Amino acid sequence: MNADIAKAANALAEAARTGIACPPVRSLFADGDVTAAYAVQRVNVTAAVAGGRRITGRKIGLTNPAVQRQLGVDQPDFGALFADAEVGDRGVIAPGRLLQPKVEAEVALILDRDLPGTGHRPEDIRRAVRYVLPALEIVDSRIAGWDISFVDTVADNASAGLYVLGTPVLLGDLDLRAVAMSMSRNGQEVSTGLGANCLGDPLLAAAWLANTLAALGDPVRAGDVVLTGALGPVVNAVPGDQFTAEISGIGGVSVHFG
Ligand SMILES: C=C/C=C(\O)C(=O)O
Repeated sequence: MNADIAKAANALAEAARTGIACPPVRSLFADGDVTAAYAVQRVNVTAAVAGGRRITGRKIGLTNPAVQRQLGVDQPDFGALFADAEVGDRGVIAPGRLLQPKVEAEVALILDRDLPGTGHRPEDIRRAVRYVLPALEIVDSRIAGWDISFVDTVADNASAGLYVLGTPVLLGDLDLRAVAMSMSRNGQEVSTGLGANCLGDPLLAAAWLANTLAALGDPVRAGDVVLTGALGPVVNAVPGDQFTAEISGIGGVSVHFG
């Protein structure tokens, strides 16, 4: 393995293990070297699986222009979701479990079939999806101060942290572009958005993921959870915060930071 890929992977893994964030890893690579960044991500995801963690699906990040502006990045990415990162609806996140948590509300999908091959369009994804769920993603950065470039966040498993899924409903003919999201922190609305804010359509975001992963030889599989990306701006979380999101036509989901 390239020494710089190993060095970046090790710095991020150590930050996750110790809870002490590390400096950005981008300086180890040529400007915008996305291939190297995904190689770093792969090293740590592979090590996690070898260590017994189970992948439950994927997250898509950076699909919303508002979030792209907040974080200073300009294209979507993806990361792995793990079974031990799922928190139950209305669950509690223990203090200290994350380094620098931020919360976003998203549309989650559960797939009914594998999606091998490229060229998937939103209508293909609709046929492959069984359930849609309201979700909160608690993103986190192993990089100090969220000082991230696109290379940093990709290397850091797309800044994945924890996720919370609400009750599944059948997707049917629901137009995900039109769903409206409202997220509150401690009873105050702090983020709003529409399905259309997620790359134009959460199903288009999922098609992007399916095509990208198939091209990499690791397609999305039946049963996978797909977090399609934030519908509105991300919001910082501190201990004591209660977050609730409602997505029209889909339902609600909440989590408490203990
Ligand atoms: C840094 C992470 C961003 C996302 O997860 C998102 O935009 O959905």
